[in-house]
Amino acid sequence: MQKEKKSSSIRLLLQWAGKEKYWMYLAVILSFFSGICTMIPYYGIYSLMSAVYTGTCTTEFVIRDAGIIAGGIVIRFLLFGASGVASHKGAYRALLKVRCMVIDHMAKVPLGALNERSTGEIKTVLNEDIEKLELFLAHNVPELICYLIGPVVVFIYLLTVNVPLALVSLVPLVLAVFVMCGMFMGASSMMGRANQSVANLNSVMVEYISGMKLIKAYNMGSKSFQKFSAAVKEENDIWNEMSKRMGPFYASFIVVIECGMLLLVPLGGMFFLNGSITASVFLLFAFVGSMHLTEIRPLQEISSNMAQVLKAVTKTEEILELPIYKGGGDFPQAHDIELRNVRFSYDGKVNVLEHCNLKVKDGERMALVGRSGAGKSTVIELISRFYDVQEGEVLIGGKNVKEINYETLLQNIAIVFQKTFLTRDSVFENIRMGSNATLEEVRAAAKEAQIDDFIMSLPDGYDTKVGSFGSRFSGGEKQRIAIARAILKNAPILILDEATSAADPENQVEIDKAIENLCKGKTVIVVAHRLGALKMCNRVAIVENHTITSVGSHDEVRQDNAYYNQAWTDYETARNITYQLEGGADHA
Ligand SMILES: Nc1ncnc2c1ncn2[C@@H]1O[C@H](COP(=O)(O)OP(=O)(O)OP(=O)(O)O)[C@@H](O)[C@H]1O
Repeated sequence: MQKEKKSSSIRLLLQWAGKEKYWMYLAVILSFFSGICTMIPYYGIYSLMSAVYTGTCTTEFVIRDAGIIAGGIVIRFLLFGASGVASHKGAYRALLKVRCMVIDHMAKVPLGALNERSTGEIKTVLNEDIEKLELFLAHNVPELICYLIGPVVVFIYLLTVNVPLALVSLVPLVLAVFVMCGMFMGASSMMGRANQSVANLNSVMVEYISGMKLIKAYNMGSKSFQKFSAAVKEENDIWNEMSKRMGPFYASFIVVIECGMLLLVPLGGMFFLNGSITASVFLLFAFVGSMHLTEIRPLQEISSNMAQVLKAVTKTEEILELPIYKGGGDFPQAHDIELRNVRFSYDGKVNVLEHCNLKVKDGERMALVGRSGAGKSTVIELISRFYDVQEGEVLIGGKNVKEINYETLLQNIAIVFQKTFLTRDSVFENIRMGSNATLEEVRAAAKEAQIDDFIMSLPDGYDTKVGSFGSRFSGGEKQRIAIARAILKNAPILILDEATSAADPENQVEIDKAIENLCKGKTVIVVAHRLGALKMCNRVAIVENHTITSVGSHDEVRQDNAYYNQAWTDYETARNITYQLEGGADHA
């Protein structure tokens, strides 16, 4: 079973490598011949010793043998070096391919499936796990072949010289196999725990770095950030446990593999003294017979790497096997949106939405209002098919979103999120987001988003690099960059997830103007976490009690829905207080 898994993982790895696998095959062939060359120096030494003991050693003979020995060593290392070059070339290209495959696949995977995995887990796959594949392809494959073939060829050569002593030279290998079996018994579960602890540490590290502001604000050092120190400790403990468990086996392996001399010197000596072998045969076994197995020492390290590589292949495969939305037709001409008797649950247990109906007309601006946690963001996640409904349908232009090609669907929906994420790239690239838009087009969008003047005032204008996590820009500036992105995308359906939340009184006017430009001629859904965002909408839908309870104009819904009426009464009272305060301040 384990063997089957091993071979299928390696097959999969070669399949991922595509035509780069031919580099690997070349590396294996070169390594194979390098392994064969291992016996050339031994042959040279033996023939020299025979000549010395038989009295046939001449200057020419010594020169010829020295040439054979030196040639064997040089050819061996040249072949091994060439094998390393080929394997590295293949490995790096294969690595690039696998990384691109994983990233491309992740772009097509529904958000829901990715959300179930932590950022750290995905980072571990993209970084450490795929890196382990490089270790295997570039180093382990050629070494494995060379270190296996070398001792096998030497053993065959020893068999041609003396069968009993050649067989005795294998005793350390038999003992080493027992040691290795002991070493790997139960090691796979420990290796699994070790890998898990690395993934966990990565997750916590990503969280720690992303939450740095909060950690500083509450003066939490790495020690008081319990989760972080616990993950570091867990990782440290497991590797300590691993070295405690593996250490004695590793040491025994080294001792056992080098103990050939203990058998071959007395046994060979006995054979020599009773005349059954010549002095040169005795010396050949005393030296070569007891040493040739030391060549396989690195195999032990390779086999422990192997367990990690298999795990890395499995984890990479898990990501590549995440189902993606395939097929589907064109985006419809009409852009009205409908939720028809929708039921949805994130965890399959608690329904966030049930019997939920909503119709948004083509070109209409609909606000979703409701208490925190009511399900407003969930509604937009279903429209943009980040998740699939469990019952009912989500329709755009009368077509079920499941029947629309996923990429086309995403191309035709623009979303401005509450939090704007800026990549570590130029402002220009942050607005055009991988499209082929020219600087003129990007600037035109930025002008409509009321951010062009600000960008032009930056030292490098549109080439200004965004600092890590977009830290150089204020919330309002980031939001207007996000609006410029959406204007440039020019999708017929627009979703604003509280896009005005970062606005302060100074840039509120600019953001309002930017949003007004963005919404022109689009079907718009606004997730209104604050009632102030409603002023731009034609109709309002109330999300409460796991469904949409009321839809209509502001006045209709205010009459019809107690929650909405109360929310407005509270809002107006609060605004009154604000005005009074402002009035008081004026008078002061
Ligand atoms: N990825 C998720 N996995 C599990 N539950 C989730 C997930 N996202 C949201 N929920 C839960 O679904 C419910 C609805 O959440 P949703 O974000 O849609 O509410 P909301 O009305 O947009 O809230 P808010 O106004 O506070 O943003 C909440 O109970 C929330 O805890």
